[in-house]
Amino acid sequence: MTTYLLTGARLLGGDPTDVLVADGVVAALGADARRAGAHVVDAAGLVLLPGLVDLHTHLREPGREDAETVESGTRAAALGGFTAVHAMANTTPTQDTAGVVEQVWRLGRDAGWCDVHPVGAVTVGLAGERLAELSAMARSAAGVRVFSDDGKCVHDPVVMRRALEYVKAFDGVVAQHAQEPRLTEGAQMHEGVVSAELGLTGWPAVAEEAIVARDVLLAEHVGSRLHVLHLSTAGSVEIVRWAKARGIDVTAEVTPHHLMLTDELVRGYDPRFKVNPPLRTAADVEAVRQGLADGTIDTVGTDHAPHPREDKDCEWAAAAFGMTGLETALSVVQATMVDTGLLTWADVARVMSTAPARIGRVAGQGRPVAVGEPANLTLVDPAARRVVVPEEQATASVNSPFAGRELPGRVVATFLRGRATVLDGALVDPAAAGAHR
Ligand SMILES: NC(=O)N[C@@H](CC(=O)O)C(=O)O
Ligand SMILES: [Zn+2]
Ligand SMILES: [Zn+2]
Repeated sequence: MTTYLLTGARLLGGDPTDVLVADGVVAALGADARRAGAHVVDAAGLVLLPGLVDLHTHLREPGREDAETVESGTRAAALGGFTAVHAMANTTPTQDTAGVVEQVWRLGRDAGWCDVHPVGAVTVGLAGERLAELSAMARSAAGVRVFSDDGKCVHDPVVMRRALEYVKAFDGVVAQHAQEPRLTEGAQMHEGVVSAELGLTGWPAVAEEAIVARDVLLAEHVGSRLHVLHLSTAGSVEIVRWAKARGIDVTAEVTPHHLMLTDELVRGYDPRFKVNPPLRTAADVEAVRQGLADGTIDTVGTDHAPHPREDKDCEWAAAAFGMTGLETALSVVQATMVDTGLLTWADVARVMSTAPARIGRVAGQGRPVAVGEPANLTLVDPAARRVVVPEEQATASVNSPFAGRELPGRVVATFLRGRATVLDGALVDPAAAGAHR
């Protein structure tokens, strides 16, 4: 395996130092790192972070390979600086058995671009009725720890209670898509001033907040771990803040798009801006930024949700919900949180690597950049700027809400256990790099 010497890298945005990557680990730091024969990566001015970990990725395989495959989605992940992603369960067939999660886990391992941790469905077929074989998925080779019916809400409180109780046996977590179904029937966007003007059926904030409130109380009652996916309203931030102050074991996530975009964008009826939960108001954007800054929100999850053109190039009402995000996530976090002074790069390491790795119980990821640690690393150029062109991305879908926008930052290199998956901003074929497959 190639040995790499990163010269002058700013560790977590701090002072420049040299970093030696050898034999899969961070082998030396500082003056000790100089080693003859190493492949030198000039990292002057670049920020070195632990490899990013996404708790919320839709890879679409099996079933919707026209939107994404494990191969294309994990290429996108590596280019985005990720060394691990959690693959959501709303595939076809659903990831609700040990067999299907093992299949996805194997596809990820064989592709070799990043670690793929399949999420297990909470209920059979995401139907919200019968619990899926949670312990069989946990005990499978995929070692599932995160369970979610994402795309659907586990709305029956008895089913949610049972799931929370059940996952305690293997230190799992239930990740909830908080959407009260009756309050969101036919919903097309956020319910507010803009939906009233456009005459579109709205998804009110209370439809999210009612489920978040119920679930933190259920988690407290049964003493289990809850993760709130893609939290999007000021009220949800308040509820999670209250729950944490009370000692409830809840973690929360925000997406890059909810940190940057508002429902004003829906006025143009461009389905690229159609997503669940919907883009909210500027006040909500401000609240989720503050929540991420003060630690109420633990992590940024991309909710990378690729859709084929035929499901997006149509009128607003008929279009699918979802946006791509893996290749723009870090740039959006830089623009909204770092360049605004709300987070440091060390904080970014926490919310995009350490925290998601801890919530997902992922070993060997989200570790400090220290000698002897697995070399899962991301090297970012914060001074770079680029215009987002979806057709040039590795994801197989083009439904980026950031298309045409100029964003700061660029992932220069990504290392997965010491092997470069990205160098000079371009993918490095795992076969060429001698990956263990
Ligand atoms: N976010 C979305 O709008 N869509 C997601 C499902 C989900 O995350 O709820 C999808 O699978 O397309
Ligand atoms: Zn969801
Ligand atoms: Zn999702």
